[in-house]
Amino acid sequence: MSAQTPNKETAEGTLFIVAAPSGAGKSTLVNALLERQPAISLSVSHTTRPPRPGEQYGRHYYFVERAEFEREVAEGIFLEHAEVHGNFYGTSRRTVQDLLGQGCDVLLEIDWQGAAQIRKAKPDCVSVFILPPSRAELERRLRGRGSDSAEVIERRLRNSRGEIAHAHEFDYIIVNDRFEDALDGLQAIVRAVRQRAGLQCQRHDSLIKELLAEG
Ligand SMILES: Nc1nc2c(ncn2[C@@H]2O[C@H](COP(=O)(O)OP(=O)(O)O)[C@@H](O)[C@H]2O)c(=O)[nH]1
Ligand SMILES: Nc1ncnc2c1ncn2[C@@H]1O[C@H](COP(=O)(O)OP(=O)(O)O)[C@@H](O)[C@H]1O
Repeated sequence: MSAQTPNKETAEGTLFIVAAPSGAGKSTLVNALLERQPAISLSVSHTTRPPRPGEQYGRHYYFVERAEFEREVAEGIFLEHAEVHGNFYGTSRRTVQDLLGQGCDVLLEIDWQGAAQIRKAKPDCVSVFILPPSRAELERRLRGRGSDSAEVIERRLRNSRGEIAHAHEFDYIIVNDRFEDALDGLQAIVRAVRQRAGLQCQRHDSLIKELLAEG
Protein backbone atom coordinates (compact mmCIF):
# COMPACT_ATOMS: atom_id res chain seq x y z
CA MET A 1 0.00 0.00 0.00
CA SER A 2 1.27 3.49 -0.78
CA ALA A 3 2.19 5.96 1.89
CA GLN A 4 -0.47 8.57 2.59
CA THR A 5 0.53 12.11 1.71
CA PRO A 6 -0.57 14.54 4.39
CA ASN A 7 -0.56 18.06 3.00
CA LYS A 8 0.66 19.48 6.31
CA GLU A 9 2.87 22.17 4.76
CA THR A 10 -0.14 24.27 3.83
CA ALA A 11 -2.54 23.30 6.63
CA GLU A 12 -3.20 26.05 9.17
CA GLY A 13 -3.90 25.16 12.76
CA THR A 14 -7.42 25.50 14.14
CA LEU A 15 -8.50 28.58 16.07
CA PHE A 16 -10.66 27.72 19.10
CA ILE A 17 -12.60 30.34 21.05
CA VAL A 18 -13.90 29.79 24.58
CA ALA A 19 -16.19 32.45 26.07
CA ALA A 20 -18.37 32.63 29.18
CA PRO A 21 -19.70 35.07 31.72
CA SER A 22 -17.20 35.85 34.45
CA GLY A 23 -17.19 33.08 37.07
CA ALA A 24 -18.69 30.34 34.87
CA GLY A 25 -15.39 28.47 35.05
CA LYS A 26 -13.81 29.03 31.64
CA SER A 27 -10.23 29.62 32.84
CA THR A 28 -10.36 26.56 35.09
CA LEU A 29 -11.75 24.46 32.23
CA VAL A 30 -9.26 25.81 29.70
CA ASN A 31 -6.31 25.18 32.02
CA ALA A 32 -7.47 21.61 32.63
CA LEU A 33 -8.00 21.11 28.89
CA LEU A 34 -4.45 22.30 28.17
CA GLU A 35 -3.10 19.79 30.66
CA ARG A 36 -4.89 17.05 28.74
CA GLN A 37 -4.08 18.54 25.30
CA PRO A 38 -0.73 20.32 25.72
CA ALA A 39 -0.34 20.81 21.96
CA ILE A 40 -2.84 23.70 21.95
CA SER A 41 -1.34 27.17 22.44
CA LEU A 42 -3.26 29.56 24.67
CA SER A 43 -3.08 33.12 23.38
CA VAL A 44 -2.10 35.58 26.12
CA SER A 45 -4.18 38.75 25.76
CA HIS A 46 -3.26 42.36 26.41
CA THR A 47 -5.42 44.10 29.01
CA THR A 48 -5.78 47.35 30.89
CA ARG A 49 -7.26 45.45 33.87
CA PRO A 50 -5.02 45.58 36.93
CA PRO A 51 -3.47 42.21 37.83
CA ARG A 52 -5.19 40.08 40.48
CA PRO A 53 -3.03 38.70 43.27
CA GLY A 54 -0.86 35.93 41.81
CA GLU A 55 -1.37 36.93 38.17
CA GLN A 56 1.87 37.25 36.20
CA TYR A 57 2.74 39.54 33.30
CA GLY A 58 3.09 37.49 30.11
CA ARG A 59 1.56 34.37 31.65
CA HIS A 60 -1.98 35.43 32.48
CA TYR A 61 -2.07 38.70 30.56
CA TYR A 62 0.17 41.43 29.19
CA PHE A 63 -0.94 44.15 31.62
CA VAL A 64 -0.66 47.56 29.98
CA GLU A 65 -1.73 51.13 30.69
CA ARG A 66 -4.70 52.55 28.84
CA ALA A 67 -2.51 54.90 26.72
CA GLU A 68 -0.32 51.99 25.62
CA PHE A 69 -3.37 49.89 24.75
CA GLU A 70 -4.78 52.75 22.66
CA ARG A 71 -1.47 53.10 20.86
CA GLU A 72 -1.49 49.36 20.13
CA VAL A 73 -5.03 49.62 18.76
CA ALA A 74 -3.95 52.49 16.49
CA GLU A 75 -0.96 50.45 15.30
CA GLY A 76 -3.35 47.64 14.33
CA ILE A 77 -1.61 44.99 16.38
CA PHE A 78 -4.89 43.37 17.49
CA LEU A 79 -6.80 40.69 15.63
CA GLU A 80 -9.73 41.69 17.85
CA HIS A 81 -10.21 43.92 20.87
CA ALA A 82 -13.10 44.96 23.08
CA GLU A 83 -14.11 46.73 26.26
CA VAL A 84 -15.34 44.23 28.85
CA HIS A 85 -16.48 45.13 32.38
CA GLY A 86 -14.86 48.57 32.02
CA ASN A 87 -11.42 47.27 30.95
CA PHE A 88 -9.88 46.81 27.51
CA TYR A 89 -8.71 43.46 26.19
CA GLY A 90 -7.06 42.50 22.91
CA THR A 91 -5.58 39.53 21.06
CA SER A 92 -2.23 39.92 19.28
CA ARG A 93 -2.68 39.39 15.54
CA ARG A 94 0.98 38.48 15.01
CA THR A 95 1.14 35.75 17.68
CA VAL A 96 -2.05 34.08 16.50
CA GLN A 97 -1.16 34.24 12.79
CA ASP A 98 2.36 32.90 13.39
CA LEU A 99 1.14 29.95 15.46
CA LEU A 100 -1.69 29.08 13.05
CA GLY A 101 0.72 29.40 10.11
CA GLN A 102 3.04 26.87 11.76
CA GLY A 103 0.09 24.45 11.93
CA CYS A 104 -0.44 24.92 15.69
CA ASP A 105 -3.92 25.00 17.18
CA VAL A 106 -4.60 28.18 19.15
CA LEU A 107 -7.17 28.84 21.87
CA LEU A 108 -8.53 32.29 22.63
CA GLU A 109 -10.28 32.93 25.93
CA ILE A 110 -12.21 36.04 24.93
CA ASP A 111 -15.65 37.60 25.27
CA TRP A 112 -18.57 37.43 22.82
CA GLN A 113 -17.64 40.77 21.17
CA GLY A 114 -14.16 39.50 20.38
CA ALA A 115 -15.62 36.20 19.19
CA ALA A 116 -17.87 38.08 16.73
CA GLN A 117 -14.83 39.93 15.31
CA ILE A 118 -12.83 36.70 15.01
CA ARG A 119 -15.68 34.94 13.18
CA LYS A 120 -15.51 37.66 10.51
CA ALA A 121 -11.71 37.48 10.20
CA LYS A 122 -11.46 33.68 10.54
CA PRO A 123 -14.74 32.00 9.57
CA ASP A 124 -13.21 28.55 10.14
CA CYS A 125 -12.77 29.17 13.86
CA VAL A 126 -14.59 26.92 16.34
CA SER A 127 -16.36 28.69 19.18
CA VAL A 128 -17.61 27.35 22.50
CA PHE A 129 -19.72 29.16 25.10
CA ILE A 130 -19.65 27.98 28.69
CA LEU A 131 -22.84 28.39 30.74
CA PRO A 132 -23.11 28.13 34.53
CA PRO A 133 -25.82 25.72 35.74
CA SER A 134 -27.76 28.57 37.43
CA ARG A 135 -27.46 32.26 38.35
CA ALA A 136 -27.12 31.32 42.02
CA GLU A 137 -24.17 29.05 41.23
CA LEU A 138 -22.56 31.73 39.02
CA GLU A 139 -22.72 34.17 41.92
CA ARG A 140 -21.40 31.54 44.35
CA ARG A 141 -18.41 30.84 42.09
CA LEU A 142 -17.64 34.53 41.52
CA ARG A 143 -17.74 35.27 45.25
CA GLY A 144 -16.00 32.00 46.18
CA ARG A 145 -13.08 32.73 43.82
CA GLY A 146 -12.19 35.62 46.10
CA SER A 147 -10.28 37.48 43.37
CA ASP A 148 -12.44 40.56 42.96
CA SER A 149 -13.96 43.33 45.09
CA ALA A 150 -17.71 43.30 45.85
CA GLU A 151 -18.17 46.14 43.36
CA VAL A 152 -16.35 44.29 40.57
CA ILE A 153 -18.36 41.13 41.29
CA GLU A 154 -21.66 43.09 41.14
CA ARG A 155 -20.69 44.58 37.79
CA ARG A 156 -19.75 41.17 36.36
CA LEU A 157 -23.00 39.63 37.58
CA ARG A 158 -24.98 42.50 36.06
CA ASN A 159 -23.15 42.11 32.74
CA SER A 160 -23.61 38.32 32.66
CA ARG A 161 -27.16 38.62 31.27
CA GLY A 162 -25.96 40.58 28.26
CA GLU A 163 -23.18 38.05 27.68
CA ILE A 164 -25.41 34.96 28.02
CA ALA A 165 -27.78 36.51 25.47
CA HIS A 166 -25.08 35.85 22.84
CA ALA A 167 -24.59 32.15 23.67
CA HIS A 168 -26.44 31.03 20.54
CA GLU A 169 -23.93 32.74 18.26
CA PHE A 170 -21.43 30.05 19.26
CA ASP A 171 -20.89 26.67 17.57
CA TYR A 172 -21.19 24.76 20.85
CA ILE A 173 -22.60 25.38 24.32
CA ILE A 174 -21.34 23.53 27.38
CA VAL A 175 -23.00 23.71 30.79
CA ASN A 176 -20.29 23.68 33.44
CA ASP A 177 -22.22 21.94 36.21
CA ARG A 178 -20.12 18.89 37.10
CA PHE A 179 -16.58 19.96 36.22
CA GLU A 180 -15.37 16.62 34.83
CA ASP A 181 -18.39 16.36 32.51
CA ALA A 182 -17.83 19.87 31.18
CA LEU A 183 -14.14 19.14 30.65
CA ASP A 184 -14.94 15.89 28.83
CA GLY A 185 -17.34 17.87 26.61
CA LEU A 186 -14.73 20.49 25.78
CA GLN A 187 -12.13 17.84 25.05
CA ALA A 188 -14.57 15.93 22.83
CA ILE A 189 -15.14 19.06 20.74
CA VAL A 190 -11.40 19.66 20.34
CA ARG A 191 -10.74 16.02 19.43
CA ALA A 192 -13.56 15.89 16.87
CA VAL A 193 -12.48 19.13 15.22
CA ARG A 194 -8.85 18.03 15.10
CA GLN A 195 -9.75 14.67 13.64
CA ARG A 196 -11.85 16.37 10.96
CA ALA A 197 -9.03 18.82 10.19
CA GLY A 198 -6.58 15.91 9.96
CA LEU A 199 -8.83 14.07 7.53
CA GLN A 200 -9.31 17.21 5.46
CA CYS A 201 -5.61 17.84 5.04
CA GLN A 202 -4.67 14.27 4.15
CA ARG A 203 -5.03 14.32 0.39
CA HIS A 204 -4.11 10.67 -0.21
CA ASP A 205 -2.89 11.68 -3.67
CA SER A 206 -0.71 8.65 -4.28
CA LEU A 207 -3.34 6.16 -3.08
CA ILE A 208 -5.99 7.77 -5.29
CA LYS A 209 -3.58 7.62 -8.25
CA GLU A 210 -2.89 3.96 -7.54
CA LEU A 211 -6.61 3.12 -7.27
CA LEU A 212 -7.33 4.93 -10.53
CA ALA A 213 -4.49 3.28 -12.42
CA GLU A 214 -5.38 0.91 -15.26
CA GLY A 215 -4.60 -2.76 -15.08
N1 LIG B 1 -12.46 40.48 23.44
C1 LIG B 1 -11.58 40.01 24.31
N2 LIG B 1 -11.99 39.60 25.52
C2 LIG B 1 -11.06 39.11 26.37
C3 LIG B 1 -9.70 39.01 26.03
N3 LIG B 1 -9.03 38.49 27.09
C4 LIG B 1 -9.96 38.26 28.05
N4 LIG B 1 -11.19 38.62 27.60
C5 LIG B 1 -12.48 38.51 28.30
O1 LIG B 1 -12.64 39.55 29.24
C6 LIG B 1 -13.50 39.09 30.27
C7 LIG B 1 -12.89 39.40 31.62
O2 LIG B 1 -11.72 38.63 31.80
P1 LIG B 1 -10.97 38.67 33.19
O3 LIG B 1 -10.79 40.09 33.61
O4 LIG B 1 -9.76 37.83 33.09
O5 LIG B 1 -12.03 38.06 34.19
P2 LIG B 1 -12.68 36.60 34.37
O6 LIG B 1 -13.39 36.25 33.12
O7 LIG B 1 -13.61 36.81 35.52
O8 LIG B 1 -11.57 35.66 34.70
C8 LIG B 1 -13.72 37.61 30.02
O9 LIG B 1 -14.96 37.43 29.35
C9 LIG B 1 -12.58 37.25 29.12
O10 LIG B 1 -12.87 36.14 28.30
C10 LIG B 1 -9.29 39.45 24.73
O11 LIG B 1 -8.14 39.43 24.33
N5 LIG B 1 -10.27 39.96 23.93
N1 LIG C 1 -17.81 22.91 37.65
C1 LIG C 1 -17.47 23.66 38.71
N2 LIG C 1 -18.01 23.44 39.91
C2 LIG C 1 -17.69 24.21 40.99
N3 LIG C 1 -16.81 25.24 40.94
C3 LIG C 1 -16.23 25.52 39.75
C4 LIG C 1 -16.52 24.75 38.59
N4 LIG C 1 -15.80 25.25 37.56
C5 LIG C 1 -15.09 26.27 38.05
N5 LIG C 1 -15.33 26.44 39.38
C6 LIG C 1 -14.79 27.47 40.28
O1 LIG C 1 -15.49 28.68 39.97
C7 LIG C 1 -14.61 29.80 40.13
C8 LIG C 1 -14.60 30.62 38.85
O2 LIG C 1 -13.90 29.87 37.85
P1 LIG C 1 -12.98 30.60 36.77
O3 LIG C 1 -12.38 29.53 35.95
O4 LIG C 1 -12.08 31.58 37.41
O5 LIG C 1 -14.10 31.39 35.94
P2 LIG C 1 -14.00 32.36 34.67
O6 LIG C 1 -12.64 32.16 34.05
O7 LIG C 1 -15.11 31.93 33.75
O8 LIG C 1 -14.22 33.73 35.19
C9 LIG C 1 -13.25 29.26 40.52
O9 LIG C 1 -13.08 29.36 41.92
C10 LIG C 1 -13.31 27.79 40.07
O10 LIG C 1 -12.49 26.96 40.85
